[in-house]
Amino acid sequence: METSGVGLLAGAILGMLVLYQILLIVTRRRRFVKVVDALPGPKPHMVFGNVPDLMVAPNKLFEAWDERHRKNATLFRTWIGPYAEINLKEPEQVEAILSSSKHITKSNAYRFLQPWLGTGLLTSTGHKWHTHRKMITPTFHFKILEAFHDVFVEKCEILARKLARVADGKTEFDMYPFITHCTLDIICETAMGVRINAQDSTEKRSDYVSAIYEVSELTLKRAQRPWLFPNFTWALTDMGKRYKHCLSILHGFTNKVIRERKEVREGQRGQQEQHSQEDDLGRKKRTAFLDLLLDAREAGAQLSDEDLREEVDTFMFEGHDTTTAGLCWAVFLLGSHPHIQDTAAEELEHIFQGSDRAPTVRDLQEMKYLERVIKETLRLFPSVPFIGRKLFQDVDFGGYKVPAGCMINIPIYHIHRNPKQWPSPHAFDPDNFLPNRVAERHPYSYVPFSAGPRNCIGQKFALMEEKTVLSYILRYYKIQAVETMEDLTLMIDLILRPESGIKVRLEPRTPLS
Ligand code: HEM
Repeated sequence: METSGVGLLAGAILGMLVLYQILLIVTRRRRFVKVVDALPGPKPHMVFGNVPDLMVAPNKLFEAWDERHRKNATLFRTWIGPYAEINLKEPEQVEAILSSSKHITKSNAYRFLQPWLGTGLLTSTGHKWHTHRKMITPTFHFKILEAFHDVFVEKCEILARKLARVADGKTEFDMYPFITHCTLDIICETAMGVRINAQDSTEKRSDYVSAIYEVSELTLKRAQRPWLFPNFTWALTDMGKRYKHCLSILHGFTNKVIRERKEVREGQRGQQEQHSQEDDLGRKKRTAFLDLLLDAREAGAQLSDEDLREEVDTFMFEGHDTTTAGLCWAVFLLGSHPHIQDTAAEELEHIFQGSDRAPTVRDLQEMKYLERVIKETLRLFPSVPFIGRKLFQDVDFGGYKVPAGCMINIPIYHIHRNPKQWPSPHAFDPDNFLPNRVAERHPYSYVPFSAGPRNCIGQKFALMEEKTVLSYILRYYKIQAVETMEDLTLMIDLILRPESGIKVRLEPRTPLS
């Protein structure tokens, strides 16, 4: 009897503790909702929040998203089901988040990338991110990027020759596949040391390349459908099954490359230096990011095979679609602004003096106007149109009190068109990047590569690559855009791209030797 009395008492205490915890959670949640709802923002649906506003056909998503941002003049909140998202408006607000080493955790949306990228540099946080960032930063040192320049040149020579077949001044064609294949060749060789020859049209598009496209498409479809957020429901759908199949191709490919690379390195130990510098066909072997990571591991860095795969997959994801989009938008803008194109071509003529020699790293540094073209392109059409963070501490954005637990959305596209910072926000004007104009603006009014501790580690690589590709196109061809801005439909499927590619006509400028 006595024992059951103690049991009852213990049960009652436990029950009260549970009740207390529930009350605490409910009270905190109510307080959180109250604070968030006090912020300006569109009226949410009771269950789905503001998600239904963006549940539109993929080619209408950009328009709906853009309209939402244009309608709200100040910082505003939206609800993604139960999650509160705060959309920033001003560069000071962007600075408060990006410059801080406290707000380095990505928002929930990034977890949709995790099945593919695991917790590589883009998606990880805390200790893992800190140690990996420190370890990987030296692999983007300028000296190492210089070594990749040979790869850029080799792939661009192929691009220029491929374009010669359609460059008759009359034929209209889509530039997108030409550039995608070129940047894919570049990233596969620089990240993994693998030649996939995507530019060789006689080769069937590899399963790996097809899987990259499909995974990006499926990830976006999932992000638009809240009922597919849980892994359980996602796995049951045809899309989820297709996604799983693509992942097995992607991971299988990267794992195979890592395995083979390790075997080659093992085999080379003890062999003559001469041999280790050549590939199977006797060509000069180039060091890839993967080799640098393997070197770091041999020097004692803590990197498991899975860590290697995650980082290589992250480079593949971040390092090719982004540059492709940036390049295609630059082609479109140059093809729509003949005066600007002429100025860029004159600069190249001045550097190369009619010669058809390959550009050196030094030449790239001299392409100051082309650099401004690239920067202005990334302002109008940032390849990554928005980024997100999760708050673990309250933040006061100049009077807007945002509690911990909120997601922060930084709409780079809209920050770059803020009329307070950019007098003609929608006009294409490379002179926006003349030093005196840059000095007049808030430093966080232009953040195509993000900024602060979690900025893009590949930005110098991207700039070098874009300059090389564009200089090849402009040296040999005159670009005419076939469509105007009004004809294009923008898509935000992870990156910002035109729905039906970039249609152009090319006219030969200088014959290829
Ligand atoms: C025009 C080209 C590119 C643009 C516009 C771009 C943009 C960005 C942005 C906005 C971020 C921040 C993402 C976030 O906070 O969620 C980022 C991060 C990153 N980017 Fe890029 N990127 C480009 C090219 C590249 C290239 C070529 C590489 C690698 C070869 C690369 C590798 C990365 C990595 C690894 C991160 C994560 C860094 C970290 O969190 O520590 N990116 N990029």
